[in-house]
Amino acid sequence: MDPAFSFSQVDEFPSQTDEYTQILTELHTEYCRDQPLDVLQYCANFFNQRLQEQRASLRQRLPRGFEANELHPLSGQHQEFPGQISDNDDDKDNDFETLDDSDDEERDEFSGELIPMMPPSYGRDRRTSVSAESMAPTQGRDFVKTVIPKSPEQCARIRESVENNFLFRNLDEEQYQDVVDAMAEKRLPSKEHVIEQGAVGDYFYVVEQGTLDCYIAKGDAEPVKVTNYEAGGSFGELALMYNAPRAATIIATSDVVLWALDRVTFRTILMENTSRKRRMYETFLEEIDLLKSLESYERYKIADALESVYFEEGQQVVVQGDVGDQFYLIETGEAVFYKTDSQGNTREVNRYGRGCFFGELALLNDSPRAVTVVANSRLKCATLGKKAFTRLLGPVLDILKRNSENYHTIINKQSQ
Ligand SMILES: Nc1ncnc2c1ncn2[C@@H]1O[C@@H]2COP(=O)(O)O[C@H]2[C@H]1O
Repeated sequence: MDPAFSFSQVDEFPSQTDEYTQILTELHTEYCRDQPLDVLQYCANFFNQRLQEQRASLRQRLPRGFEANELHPLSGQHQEFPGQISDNDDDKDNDFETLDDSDDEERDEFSGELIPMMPPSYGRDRRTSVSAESMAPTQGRDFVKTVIPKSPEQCARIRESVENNFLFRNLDEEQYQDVVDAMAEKRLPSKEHVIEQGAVGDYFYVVEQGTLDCYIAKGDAEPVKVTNYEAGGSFGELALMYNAPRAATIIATSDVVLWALDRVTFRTILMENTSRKRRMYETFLEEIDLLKSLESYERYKIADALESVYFEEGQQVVVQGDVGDQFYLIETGEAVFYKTDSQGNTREVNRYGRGCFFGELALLNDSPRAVTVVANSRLKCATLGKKAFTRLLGPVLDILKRNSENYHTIINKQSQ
């Protein structure tokens, strides 16, 4: 700080002071909510995130042609924007009500006002991370609601389609209604390409009925199937979040009924929470050995599904013999594992800290909890429910099973 600077001077810059107070108030609110153990790190992350969001938002306001594609979290995977085709161009006019592309209006507002530029080296030689890429959400005050009239029966079908979808979990009543109002029903036959890799993103989709496959093409190689979707699944968020070309091609493998949400509504209502969670868990998930073999996108899907829970010192997290429905990843603190044998003798069998996991045995084997886990200090865990655990950890289930056999052996040896 300039040594000549004094706090009395801030009155001379009321607008900066307001922004300063607002940022600190937000930090304080989030701090009280999360109660982090490492206060300095938490504050550093907060400011870093804000800075990156602001930079990303500034980039977004650059006129067309200046878009920074490196912002996309999976940017190594698709560099080009070939031909800028729009998804499913042929049938778009028939299938959707005409929607204003207010985002275009946003860009067109660029008036030549001076936008502070990032140094040319900003972002170079840096691992691209979600934190850097998330764009500022479309501002609430500019949001013109899209209302596509629907029957009560259609509303009920939407409710059923999104009720288990994590991206819709934290919406309040009004946000939920805005999303339902904006959704457009789209019925497509089997084999239809709903999204083309490289196209401009216009809609986010939720599957009501049917199945779809997702393919990624790299260079000249044959496209590789990376995942598939069924009722309740959703896709098409990345291009809307990062103003990037579509990262994959999505093809219906049966007749499908989809609900399409326009980009402005998606960015205004669903994006903030989604990108906040992906950022929040990104580094943590990358550190976990078990998840290292996963693709970045698979880790983002896990982040969407995670919920953090806290336990005070001495509190039981799981109890031996109970039915289990949660999987735990330790974010901070230490957990101690106790096993009670058939004679009623209890002994400590293990203790784990950050990056370790537990709770998988009951989910893998549909068996009662094998041990009691107690928080040895204030413990923060990211949890996954049973369905999400099976679906999202599918690629590492074999590792989990092998692991579980190992520590069966360890526990058995210890109790002999
Ligand atoms: N491995 C993956 N990488 C990128 N996108 C994926 C992947 N698997 C599924 N997708 C989805 O495919 C969608 C294609 O359009 P988007 O890029 O908008 O958003 C993408 C994701 O929703």
